Amino acid sequence: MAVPGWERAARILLCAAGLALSVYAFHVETSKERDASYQAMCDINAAISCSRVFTSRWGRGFGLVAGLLGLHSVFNQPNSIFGIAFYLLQILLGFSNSGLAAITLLGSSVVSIAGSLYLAYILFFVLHDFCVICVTTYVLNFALLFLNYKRLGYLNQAWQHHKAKAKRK
Ligand SMILES: C/C(=C\C[C@@]12O[C@]1(C)C(=O)c1ccccc1C2=O)CCC[C@H](C)CCC[C@H](C)CCCC(C)C
Repeated sequence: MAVPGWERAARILLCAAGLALSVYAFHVETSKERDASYQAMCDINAAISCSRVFTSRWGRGFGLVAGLLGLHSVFNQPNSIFGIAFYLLQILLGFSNSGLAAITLLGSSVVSIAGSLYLAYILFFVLHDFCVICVTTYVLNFALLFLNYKRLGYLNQAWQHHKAKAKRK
């Protein structure tokens, strides 16, 4: 086994948490859009409000898709949809031992870090808000980056081992 068991367990836990938070964010955003008086659990006060963040212009397509591809583009989805796709990809490819899967995992993870830094900037410096769900997903994304970086090392080790064994024969 090239990838240790704790890596798989940690990946499933992190992605399950990410999926749950993304599904919840999607629920809050759509509920608030339907009914402005909807009170979300993560709306603590005016400065700690998640629904204000999710329904802001940066809550869909990262606030970028509408300008690039148009308001009605199929890619102009709530950010939480991108989160769901990302965590599903991280779980599914996590079961593979292939090098290509490991590179795809690390690549998409680096993109998610860029997304997290951008969203954190919008959250703190543009919206002046503190969204507990958002900040938790940034932490999960950094933890996933660590796992995906470690994974390349494990696969490389297994490959070196395999080569050394083939040479001895
Ligand atoms: C719930 C979540 C992030 C929270 C939040 O996005 C929310 C909901 C939002 O509305 C928002 C508004 C304004 C400022 C900050 C925020 C956020 O903080 C999950 C995304 C996680 C991550 C940033 C996903 C990045 C995915 C990449 C684009 C890679 C995709 C690769 C694959 C799909 C192939």
